[in-house]
Amino acid sequence: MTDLVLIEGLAVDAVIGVYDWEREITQNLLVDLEMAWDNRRPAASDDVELALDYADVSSRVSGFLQRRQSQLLETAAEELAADLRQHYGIAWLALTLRKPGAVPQARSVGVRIERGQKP
Ligand SMILES: Nc1nc2c(c(=O)[nH]1)N=C([C@H](O)[C@@H](O)CO)CN2
Repeated sequence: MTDLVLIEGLAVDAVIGVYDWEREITQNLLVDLEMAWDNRRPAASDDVELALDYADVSSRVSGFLQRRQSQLLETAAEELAADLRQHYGIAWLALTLRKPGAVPQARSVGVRIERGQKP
């Protein structure tokens, strides 16, 4: 059994893109995260210190993407996944990064990666 902590549709405005005009503006990114975490310990203690705090993770994700200003979604996703796993000690995560405005004919475009081993 793998417990998860979830973040869905976290909106972040950031500089991202490969074209010159994209370096001059911010664009909306949407982040979904599934993070493996043993939720039994925080459940038993009712202590947020033992939980993977989704508010804290959300804040770190926003700051990371706003600072990084990568060209590709792939680069942002890979580096963000590594940062979160290292900082919080997350054994496995799935990260979806969407750029809804990038292709007007599509509802959204993006990338999804999984990193680590499910415990
Ligand atoms: N697989 C990807 N394809 C494209 C990306 C990307 O990050 N990953 N980015 C672009 C441009 O920045 C695009 O979003 C501009 O509309 C094109 N293809």
